[in-house]
Amino acid sequence: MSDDTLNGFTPEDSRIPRVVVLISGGGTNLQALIDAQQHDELGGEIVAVISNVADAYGLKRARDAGIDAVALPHHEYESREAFDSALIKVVERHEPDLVVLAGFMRILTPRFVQRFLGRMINIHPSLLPAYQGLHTHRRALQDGVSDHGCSVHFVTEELDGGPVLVQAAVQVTPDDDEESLKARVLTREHLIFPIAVRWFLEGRLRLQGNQATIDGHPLPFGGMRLSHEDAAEELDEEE
Ligand SMILES: Nc1nc2c(c(=O)[nH]1)N[C@@H](CN(C=O)c1ccc(C(=O)N[C@@H](CCC(=O)O)C(=O)O)cc1)CN2
Ligand SMILES: NCC(=O)N[C@@H]1O[C@H](COP(=O)([O-])[O-])[C@@H](O)[C@H]1O
Repeated sequence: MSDDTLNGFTPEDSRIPRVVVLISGGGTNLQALIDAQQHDELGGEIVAVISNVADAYGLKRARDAGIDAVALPHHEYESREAFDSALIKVVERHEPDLVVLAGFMRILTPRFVQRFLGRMINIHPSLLPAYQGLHTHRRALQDGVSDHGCSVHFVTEELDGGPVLVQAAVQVTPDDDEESLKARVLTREHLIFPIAVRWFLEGRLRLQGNQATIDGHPLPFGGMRLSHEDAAEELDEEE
């Protein structure tokens, strides 16, 4: 596989790009991707959904959409490395052009990351580089920030440290609590994630070292900031 391919994806007219989605929970981001696919707005086909949590509702969403749904409980493996080795096998069996982490709540080992480097993206519920890790909404509220949001980024070995591709921001209001802020950010996640997936599958996004590019140009730090209107227009363009 050429370095160029490793760092991104070059579409071929003759085949539909293949996407494998990793989840751990409810799967509303997965559902947004499924809905985009069903409206021909994703630019590829979700060929498998894999969860490290056996009873994740997202697996039902996949089955209901006729997508191969695989449970791979991480607690059944003696180590993180053993789980990731099994996960690599299941992912590679589906021959993905892109691996999408959609609420996947396991830190991936360097071996897994290197296997899919440049063709693996994640949705994170903060305006990276702020609030890497967990409990992002609670931490943002505790800090009293006025801006919060979500980011799509290339996955690298550094947890939530990969180059950002797309972001959407929300204003934090005085009467926000963790649930209201989470719900408002989630609506923006559902808009920007399908757009980032489609841009990747169109061959527009690439990872060059620790820099992301769009159409060959370096993405600004923080990626492309999409407003609600920008995202709606981007999706409308597909219809
Ligand atoms: N090597 C990488 N692995 C992962 C990345 C990444 O960028 N590099 N992104 C995360 C997604 N993520 C936040 O967006 C995230 C997921 C999980 C955790 C975490 O601390 N997980 C714990 C278990 C937590 C739990 O089960 O509730 C763990 O794995 O021990 C932090 C951030 C996906 N992986
Ligand atoms: N660090 C990873 C992380 O926190 N991801 C977050 O988990 C939620 C999954 O929701 P979903 O299962 O409904 O898509 C989403 O908010 C996603 O950003």
